[in-house]
Amino acid sequence: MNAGGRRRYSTEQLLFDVPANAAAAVGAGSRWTQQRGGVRRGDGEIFVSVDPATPARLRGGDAPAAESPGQRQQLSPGLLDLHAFDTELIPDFQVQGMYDGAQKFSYENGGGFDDSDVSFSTQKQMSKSTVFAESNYLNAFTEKEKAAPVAKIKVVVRKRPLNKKEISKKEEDIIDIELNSLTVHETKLKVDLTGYVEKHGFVFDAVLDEDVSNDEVYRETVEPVVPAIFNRTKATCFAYGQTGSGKTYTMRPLPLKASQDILRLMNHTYRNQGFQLFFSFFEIYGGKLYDLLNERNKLCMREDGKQKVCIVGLQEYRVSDLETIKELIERGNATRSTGTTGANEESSRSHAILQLVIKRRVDGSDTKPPRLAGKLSFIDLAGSERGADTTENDKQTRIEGAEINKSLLALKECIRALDNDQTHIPFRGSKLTEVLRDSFIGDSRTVMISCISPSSGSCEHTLNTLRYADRVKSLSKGGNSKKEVTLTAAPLRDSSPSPLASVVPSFSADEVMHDITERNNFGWPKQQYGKEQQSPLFVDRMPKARGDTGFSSSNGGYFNEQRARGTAATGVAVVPDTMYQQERQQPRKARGSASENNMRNSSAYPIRKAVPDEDDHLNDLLQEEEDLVSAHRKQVEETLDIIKEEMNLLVEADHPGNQLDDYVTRLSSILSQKAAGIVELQDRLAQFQRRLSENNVLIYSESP
Ligand SMILES: Nc1ncnc2c1ncn2[C@@H]1O[C@H](COP(=O)(O)OP(=O)(O)OP(=O)(O)O)[C@@H](O)[C@H]1O
Repeated sequence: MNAGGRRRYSTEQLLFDVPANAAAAVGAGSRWTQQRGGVRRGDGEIFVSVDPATPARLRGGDAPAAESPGQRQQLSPGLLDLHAFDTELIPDFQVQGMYDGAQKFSYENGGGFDDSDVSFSTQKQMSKSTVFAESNYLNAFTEKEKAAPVAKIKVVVRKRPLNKKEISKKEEDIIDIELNSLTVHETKLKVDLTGYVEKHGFVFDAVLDEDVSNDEVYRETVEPVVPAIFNRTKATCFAYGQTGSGKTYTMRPLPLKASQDILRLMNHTYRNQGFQLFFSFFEIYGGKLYDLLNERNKLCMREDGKQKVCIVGLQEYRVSDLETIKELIERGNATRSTGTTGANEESSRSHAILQLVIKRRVDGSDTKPPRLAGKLSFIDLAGSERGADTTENDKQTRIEGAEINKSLLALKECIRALDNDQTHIPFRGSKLTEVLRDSFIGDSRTVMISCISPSSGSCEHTLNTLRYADRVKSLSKGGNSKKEVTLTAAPLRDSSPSPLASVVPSFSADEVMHDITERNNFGWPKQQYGKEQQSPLFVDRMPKARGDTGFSSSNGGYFNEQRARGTAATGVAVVPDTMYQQERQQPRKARGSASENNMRNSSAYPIRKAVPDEDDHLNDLLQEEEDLVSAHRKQVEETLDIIKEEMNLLVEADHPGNQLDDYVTRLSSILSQKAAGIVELQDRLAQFQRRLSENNVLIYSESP
């Protein structure tokens, strides 16, 4: 042991060669054995044990003490100033360490580094460091580090398998996946009560089928951003979807896998460079914060004069080994699922936030607090449909629903603002976005995993989730070029299960643009309404009632049969509709630079004049716009019901012996209902138009 109580290790021993599933390996006949809460390796101790249940607590503002076996992970100050530590990023990266080559290279590069520097210096280190055993795994990891820059926003969809309950209810798998596109087959009823299938196509950065493992999910989502968090990046990975869609199943393994990679980098590529890893885990429930690692103690969020966010009382653990991290994750998860009012109900109404924070001792000394180098946040969001609980009788449920709704909307807006390089990020929209504020400032990366259920019973929620994901992605400046699916009218017989792009004949960009300008009703600058192909891609005739279709009891009966045949059940083409994909590409900046004239020519292109506090207004307007669209959708659905009733009435009127009185009364009632629905929607529309004009959001229409 040295004076500071630390054991000296050889380079060989410090190599972090935990196998892929280290957690499982611990205590399972691997080279790792657990000793009184610590982890030993057969050839020398690396990780020193501390019971995470009784962590050493640091006083406010104290620098972390020199590491000792009893202090390998510690609590940060009770008052955790996310910004004092976190938002002030290390200005320059000075490589300190034993490798002359790497050190020299860094200084020659001005002491700063970016992603490319990292990969280059890593190469140098590897080549100079003959002491390293260059396992294939490490080589592979170094290669990953050199990977191309990661997109600012990545949207991935994950479909879970049908569960037992869905199978027993004979629900069907209505999701087809082809590469990075997916199609939702929605069963609908026409006015004459005949059934048909409307197909909604979406394209994302990646679409993961039900047989994709959690390891693959990690590789596709979080793994690419891990190296960046050593370089001032704050990355956020969140899962979105309805309750039971697999958010928790997807999110739970990710932090441990990321920790493994982070520790590997700290102990290998960046060893001896003063990096430290910190861990915290809390949840937001009903707009309030609770520490999941401290008996669900209530936390308080404060802003200082410089608008820096502090979470008062949050415990942050310094961690240096996987086993401890695993225990902390398990502890937090257990606390989360045993909340006050019953496990699942509550956890699906809360957002859980697990943060891995990389800090670095500024000058290698322990006397100053370490400063933030980067951060990786994992957010298991509340069930998305919980936001709709605003009509519940229970007041508490309504309040929670409204808060969830607000936070999901605000999150979407913050991500979009981020990707459009807006200077004002509307993070004040909710507790969630306020807490994540520092993740929205500076160099950030966002990975969104949209979890969906495949079952026909969840179709509406699934479409909502996909629309949310689509808007996060497609309205952003970042990559959506590959989402340009073009227009066509496709007869039913062509509706084979081919990938979206290959099914759809291409139109020229001009034609696409023309269609967009024709159809884009909303297009004010906050977004371009790149939607999924909302109009039916192909509309297949279905037998009248579901029971008549001869659905097989196995999964996917009707749809699978239909897909396999590539034709509709009856083989009759009906209602081929024009398919369209609205313009998704043009970044806001480009619009801003276009002349007003051009915008006018682009029909529904909007111009929003600069207004003060535009983010606040924007948030309100977005909410109102969403409300208007929902009200419209609802009105259409109600109208359909009314029309069905009208048709029945007509059928009855044709019957001999029909009572005229009854007919007149019912017709009068039906017409009143129709009129009331229209008037209500008109009022809503007029109100929204007033709000747009109050906020100087002008929408130009193409002159006829
Ligand atoms: N990809 C998958 N493969 C196998 N099982 C899955 C998958 N995704 C989810 N499940 C299972 O489905 C069930 C619901 O998943 P999960 O609890 O993750 O949903 P959730 O979206 O987090 O719900 P909530 O919002 O209520 O917390 C769980 O039993 C889970 O094990």
